[in-house]
Amino acid sequence: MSLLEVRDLTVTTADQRRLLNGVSWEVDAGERLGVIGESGSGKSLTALAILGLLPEGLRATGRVRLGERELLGAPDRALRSVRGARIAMVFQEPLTALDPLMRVGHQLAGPLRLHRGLSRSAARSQARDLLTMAGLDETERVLRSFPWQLSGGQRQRVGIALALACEPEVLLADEPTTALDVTVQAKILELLHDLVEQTNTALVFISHDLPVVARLTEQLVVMRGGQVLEHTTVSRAMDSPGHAYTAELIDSARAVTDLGAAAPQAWQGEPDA
Ligand SMILES: Nc1ncnc2c1ncn2[C@@H]1O[C@H](COP(=O)(O)OP(=O)(O)OP(=O)(O)O)[C@@H](O)[C@H]1O
Repeated sequence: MSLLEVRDLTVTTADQRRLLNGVSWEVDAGERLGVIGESGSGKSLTALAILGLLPEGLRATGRVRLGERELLGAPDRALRSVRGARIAMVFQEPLTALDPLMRVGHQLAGPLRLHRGLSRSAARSQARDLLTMAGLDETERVLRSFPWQLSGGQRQRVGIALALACEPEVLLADEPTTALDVTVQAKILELLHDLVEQTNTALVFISHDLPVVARLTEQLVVMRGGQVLEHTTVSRAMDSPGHAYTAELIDSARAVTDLGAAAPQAWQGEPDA
């Protein structure tokens, strides 16, 4: 039985428009799954539905199972104890998760005290360790900083440290590097790759950018129009795409890689980030 299973997930508007239509995939501990698709294909809604954070007016049906637990339709209280603790999220803009008016140290200590019951000083020291793990130097300065005093790359590292604070079983990352410049992007991808590998966390990495996904994940879900077109592996998709749209994505990404804008190892199957 896989760790996180999404089965026939359908999201409808109040006027019965289907924004997601029967989305199914699963991911196991230690696996890295890329969810790829053009803008509006339903990637973010899938993540929000999993977390029970759909915008007002949208309704989800189907199943979202984490371990033994059914999340879809679970009471808010139960979902709050799962979010952050068992499934965590990294956003495109880390300020979505970070409070701009609260020092980084306080923000990291909050979930550690709430979900893991650490004392104030233990939480502070754990927060420092998390920042080091996320590749940040000068951890004391970062702990005392407000998010706006940090660079975009540093902020995203803090966002990752925050997401991993409670050692979640699943990390959902929605375009976490899109807002960063290319060199910082590569470092953040490498960090995510190493951290989920070390901690055996399942990673669901959402992106519109196939070379980025190919670099990081081995499983691939291709979405369009609120549906899953295929669930394959990155290397199988490269060799024999199962859908014309996947082939199109690969062709256009190859055109970009030929121009040197993506890392060559992106196309060697097993990632090496
Ligand atoms: N609250 C809402 N009410 C109505 N339609 C919505 C709502 N939120 C999203 N949608 C629609 O649902 C579809 C899927 O949106 P979603 O944000 O999941 O796409 P996405 O694949 O993540 O795109 P992007 O890469 O641009 O973030 C889009 O057509 C979007 O306009």
